Formats: sequence, structure tokens, C-alpha cells
Amino acid sequence: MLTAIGLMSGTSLDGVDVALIETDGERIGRFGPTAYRAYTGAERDLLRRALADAAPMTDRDARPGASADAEKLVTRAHAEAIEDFLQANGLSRSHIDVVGFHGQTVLHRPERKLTVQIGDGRALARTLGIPVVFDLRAADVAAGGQGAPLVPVYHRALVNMQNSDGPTVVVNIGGVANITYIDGDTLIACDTGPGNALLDDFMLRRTGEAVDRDGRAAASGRIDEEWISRALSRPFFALPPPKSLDRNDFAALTIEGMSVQDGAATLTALTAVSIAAIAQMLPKLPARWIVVGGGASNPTLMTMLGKRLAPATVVRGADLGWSGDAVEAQAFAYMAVRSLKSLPLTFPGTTGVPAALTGGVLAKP
Ligand SMILES: Nc1ncnc2c1ncn2[C@@H]1O[C@H](COP(=O)(O)OP(=O)(O)OP(=O)(O)O)[C@@H](O)[C@H]1O
Ligand SMILES: CC(=O)N[C@H]1[C@@H]2OC[C@@H](O2)[C@@H](O)[C@@H]1O[C@H](C)C(=O)O
Repeated sequence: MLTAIGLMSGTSLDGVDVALIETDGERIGRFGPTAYRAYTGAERDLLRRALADAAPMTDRDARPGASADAEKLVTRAHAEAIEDFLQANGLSRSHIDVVGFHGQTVLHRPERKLTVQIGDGRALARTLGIPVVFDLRAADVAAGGQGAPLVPVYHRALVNMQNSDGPTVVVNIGGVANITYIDGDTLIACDTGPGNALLDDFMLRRTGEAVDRDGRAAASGRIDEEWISRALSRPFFALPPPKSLDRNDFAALTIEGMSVQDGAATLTALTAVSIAAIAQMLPKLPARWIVVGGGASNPTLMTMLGKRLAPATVVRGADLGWSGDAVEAQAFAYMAVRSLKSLPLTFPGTTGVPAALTGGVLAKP
């Protein structure tokens, strides 16, 4: 078993998740501690500007506008997150075999064979004195895959730890939402649509706070079903898996005429409805849905999802002893070990890559 730390800075732009696991790249030996390093308001603003400035990019090594400063921030924030994590948990760097570093996606255009994660893996390895595996999406996209989602291989390892009969779906609700369908050897995955990003952006614009804390605003609002039907007529929703999204693909869906409560209710419902709609595109109707990611902490979203998926059961990963918020960080620890062993990260059913493929670049300190 190797000891690996995974790092994820997701599309919600809220902060860096850190998690340690022991794994041989197949089985999960032990879950270790987890941590979170939030971005400050100013740091989030810089990341948002970097996403805007990266939109016209064609060369993945270019760092236009704010993305150059944002890359320095991302590298520094991740180094700080690891140093604090080692100290808080009394860990010595010599005990860590590898760090899996996702970086921050600023642009995702797989149809142009382009996916850009900022963050300097080589500098991180030098600063930490620990080997770092980074750039985990590039090989998949270069081979014609979607380059996302990557976590299905880890969702499979998690589900294999349970006694499960029949198909299970793991739902991750981050900035974008994605699912993994696991039934024996069948592994199917895709992004399903918005996760929390549209709702966060709406709340920030309307209230100054980038979250509908505990789904309170949405709980007292009215869902505009007509608006949802219009949103669902976008071509993305009719595509079968595998498929993936850029964080800002739905940014043009405006909802400005509505009150904060009605807007929050409607955007929360769009997330739930678009996740539930994927059930029709899966080989069998799954009996069990396990929800992870920040969206699992939003009770209004969980209630809506439960209603839309009934009679299937909907549980939170946290209820099964999984670390609900750190699953993605754990996944990047797991993938770093798989990368060291040249084991596949992506599969035809998860990203559409022609054959199972490994990925990641190793930087030694
Ligand atoms: N208590 C809560 N109430 C409502 N929403 C919450 C709560 N806690 C977290 N969230 C939502 O979860 C989001 C963070 O989710 P998460 O950490 O999974 O995102 P991420 O790491 O950016 O993931 P991804 O890479 O999948 O986009 C927050 O921006 C917020 O919208
Ligand atoms: C391009 C990119 O960074 N995509 C993220 C995003 O956030 C959620 C969803 O969209 C997922 O496809 C992916 O992240 C997770 C970690 C993944 O690759 O599985």
C-alpha cells in the first residue's frame, strides 16, 4: 500500500480539498484525515477573472490575462494546504509517497482537444519535497476522450467496498454535477448539467454571498417549471453519456426576473431534474443513488432529488461512512497511485476514450 495525498480545487471556486488515503491503486486500504483550505474573497475574484480571460484560449500553455497570477495563487494555496495538513496531523513528508494535484480548471473544450488546469506541478513537487502527479486530464483529451469526469474509477473502488446488489449510481454535486453508474463490470459516467455553480453565481449577484446556505432560500421559493423546461431543451441534455461540461457552459441561462427565493428554488430544481433525467439513459434503472460533493450538504436539493428519483433510494455518501466533501480529493490521491503504476484512469464508458487509458505527469522533487 502507498500513502497518497490528493488535492482538488473544483469548479465551485470555493477552496482546496485535501485528503490522505492508503491504496495500492486498486483497493482502498485506509481513509486518512481530510482538510479544506478556503479561498479568500479576493482569491475567488482572481480565479473568476482567470476563467473569463481563459475563455478564448487555444494554446493550453498560454496564460492570458489574470490566469498567470491565478496560476501562482493556485500553486501557493495548494502548497500551503499540504504544509498545514502535514503539521496538523503530525505527518512527516517522508511518509507521503505521492501527491495527486488536479489544479484549477479554467477552460474545458474537449471537442477542440483542449482542457486547461492551472497550477504548476513541478514547482509544487520542489516546494514540498514530495513527488507530485499532475495534469491528469490531458492524455484522455489528447486521445479523443472528454477528459472528465475522472472520479468514476474511484467511485467504483468505493462502491466495491459495500455489499451492493444491482446497479448503483454515485452522484457528485460540485460546481458541475456528474454521475458514475456501476453494475458489475459496467462503468458509465458523465456530467449531467449544473451542480451548484449556477446557484452560487446567482446568490452572489443577488445577495453578495456565494451560497444558498442549507438551501434556505430555495426552500421557501416557487419552482418555475416552464423555465426548467426551456433550460432542458438545450442540446447537451439530449446527448447520451459520456459527455462533459465547462463550468460556464450554462452561464447564459439567466433568471434575473425572479425573486431570490424563486430563483434559488428554480436553479436548485434544475440541478435535481437534470441529474434525475440521466436515469433514462442508463442500461437499467438504478435502485440506489449515493450523493457526494458540496450539494449533498444542501437539504433542499437532497429533498428535490429524492422526489425526482423515487422510488429509488437516495443516500448521502457521508451516511455510508464516506467523507462526503473529500471524495474528489481522495480520488486524486487514488489516481496518482494508479498513474505511478500505469493503471487506467479513464475508460470508453466514462470519457469516451477509445480504450482504457492511464494519465498524469510525474514531477519528482
Ligand atoms: N451547507 C451548504 N448549503 C448549501 N450548499 C452547500 C453547503 N455546503 C456546500 N454547499 C455547496 O457546495 C459547493 C462546494 O461543492 P464542492 O466542494 O463539491 O465543489 P468543488 O470542489 O468545486 O467540486 P467540483 O470539482 O465537482 O465542481 C459550494 O459552492 C456550495 O454551493
Ligand atoms: C473539466 C473539469 O474540471 N471538470 C470537473 C467539473 O466539476 C465536476 C465535473 O465538472 C467533473 O466533470 C470534473 O471534476 C471531477 C473531479 C471529475 O473529473 O470527475
